[in-house]
Amino acid sequence: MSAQIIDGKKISDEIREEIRRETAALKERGVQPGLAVVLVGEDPASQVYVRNKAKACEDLGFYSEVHRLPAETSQSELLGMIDRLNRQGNINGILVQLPLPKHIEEKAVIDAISVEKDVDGFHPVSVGNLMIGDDSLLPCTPAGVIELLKRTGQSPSGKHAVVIGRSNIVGKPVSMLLLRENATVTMTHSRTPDLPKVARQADILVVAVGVAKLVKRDWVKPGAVVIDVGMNRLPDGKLCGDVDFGDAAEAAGWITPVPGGVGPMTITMLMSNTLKAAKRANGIDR
Ligand SMILES: Nc1nc2c(c(=O)[nH]1)N[C@@H](CN(C=O)c1ccc(C(=O)N[C@@H](CCC(=O)O)C(=O)O)cc1)CN2
Ligand SMILES: [Mg+2]
Repeated sequence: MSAQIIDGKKISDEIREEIRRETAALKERGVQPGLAVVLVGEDPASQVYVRNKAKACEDLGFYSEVHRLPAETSQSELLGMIDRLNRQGNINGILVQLPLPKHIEEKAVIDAISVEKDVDGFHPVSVGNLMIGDDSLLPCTPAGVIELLKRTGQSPSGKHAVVIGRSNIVGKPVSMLLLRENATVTMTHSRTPDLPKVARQADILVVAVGVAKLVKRDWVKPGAVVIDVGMNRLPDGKLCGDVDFGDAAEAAGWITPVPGGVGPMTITMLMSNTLKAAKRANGIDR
């Protein structure tokens, strides 16, 4: 293997330390960031993520509330809870854990969260602000990708970035963020002809398609930075990314592992957004 590993856990820990320090200073001014996490149903993976979010809040000195609602909760009951949290003064961020049960319309729920408290960055106004370059709360996983690049000294500026996948939660926003960071961005998807050839042109290759081990060594330009946002559960229970790590690492200059790459950044960027929302709510600039 020739590639250097981008250690998402280590970088995430460094950022958390910065957040912890800033939170302590903020508390001396009487401001404590507060996050409300809402979980509907008993999806096992979601339960783990929600627990980890509450733990991160405790660890960093945030106030937090976790609302665990039964799977049968109606959409209007959930919207009622969001309405209450929107008006609750000690809550700066509201996160509704996804996926939601099928009888609840995700869009209606996201639209109901007040933009100032949209720490997931999924609200249409947050998405619009990202598109036009206004300051907004950025979606956590895409923001985590940019942090990983910057903190490994791999600034996107002037580079050719190829993004594989066009989802609303990763592919599209990460493309916009790379563009904002002055990369030349190519967005690709399942109908892009000769995807390996396009991928091979990338200085920075970001993969978020949900196909286990899709990206092989011959998709990677020698020395390129490969960021794997995929999280696929294999039949043996093991987690793997959208990149065939062992193979692609033979060509890449830098590469993220799964687990331990992009994943740990998601909750850390959520904490960063909550801190930012708390500062804004109290008229304190970053
Ligand atoms: N409202 C939201 N729902 C969901 C989001 C989100 O950002 N907002 N993202 C995912 C789940 N998620 C956080 O909610 C999340 C996923 C993965 C990780 C993570 O640390 N992954 C680790 C591996 C974990 C494991 O072993 O299972 C890694 O990749 O290293 C954190 C958070 C969907 N829902
Ligand atoms: Mg990872």
